[in-house]
Amino acid sequence: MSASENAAAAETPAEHAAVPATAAAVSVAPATETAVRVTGVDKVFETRGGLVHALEGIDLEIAAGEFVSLIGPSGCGKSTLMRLVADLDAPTAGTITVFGKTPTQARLDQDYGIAFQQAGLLPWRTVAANVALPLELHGVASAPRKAKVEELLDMVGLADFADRYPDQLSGGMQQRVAIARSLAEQPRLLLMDEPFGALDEMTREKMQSDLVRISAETGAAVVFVTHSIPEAVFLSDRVVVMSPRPGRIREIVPMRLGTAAPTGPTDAAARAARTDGLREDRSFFEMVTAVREALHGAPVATGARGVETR
Ligand SMILES: Nc1ncnc2c1ncn2[C@@H]1O[C@H](COP(=O)(O)OP(=O)(O)OP(=O)(O)O)[C@@H](O)[C@H]1O
Repeated sequence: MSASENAAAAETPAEHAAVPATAAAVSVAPATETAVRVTGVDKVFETRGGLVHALEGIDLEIAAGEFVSLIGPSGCGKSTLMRLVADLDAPTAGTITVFGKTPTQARLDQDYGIAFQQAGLLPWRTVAANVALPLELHGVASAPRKAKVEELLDMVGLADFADRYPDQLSGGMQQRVAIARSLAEQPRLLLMDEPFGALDEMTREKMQSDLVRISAETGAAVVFVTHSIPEAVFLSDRVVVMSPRPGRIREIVPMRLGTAAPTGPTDAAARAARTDGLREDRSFFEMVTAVREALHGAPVATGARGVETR
């Protein structure tokens, strides 16, 4: 998804403005609630060259508070699936619900925030003004808006950069601003499409650790598209492995990291306990291997096209 699309999603939908700010209040969902339910979804694109079957027979349920990554070869439909959940496109067949609502209603109710590979910040707005944008659009008064922006910038470690402009920040810092913005309305669901794909490895690992902490703090469910197996393993409660086009779910691999295995898919405490040390743990390498094998369908020595094993 493009930066302009991202910015447009934040700045334009007029319907959003009609929703009272109070509708965005956080409700920590009970563990049994379903954040996203995808049932029998197919997506076919009509192109000049013919029909492109991007997704076929996708069934997936993501619990409230759960962190799920989508991984698979280039072109297997990860972004397409994300776009369907985000109401940026419609399935050809099947249904999708977000907290029991249509994706359109969930968008109107600000049930989800989105963050994509390009941070999609507005260059003429300061960091604080970028983060404040969704709150402004939904009529949040100045004082609570300022307080919320301060809290968010603190959360992503950018409290000292509120008055800077995006082009004065590094790529990692810009991505933090985008994440802060996506959290502005305290969504119960975050949709993230390769948000760290353009970052160097050190920054990326720092951002992953931050995201683990932030998702545990907010209790939001996260759907995360990535090409990196270690990234998916470090972040997720479950990793959804997709097959080449037409994209189908090949396997869903539950993550078991460290000695304290999660007690359930939404065990925020277990997720918060994921520290950098885990990247050296035997369980981490075992999980990386499990996801690699799921990608290939059997033990293999080489990687799938478009998937990083570093
Ligand atoms: N708007 C569109 N019109 C036509 N074809 C499309 C459209 N969007 C996606 N596709 C096709 O659908 C398939 C899935 O694309 P998608 O971007 O979802 O894959 P992906 O798994 O996210 O790929 P990557 O990992 O390379 O980002 C691809 O063959 C792509 O060319």
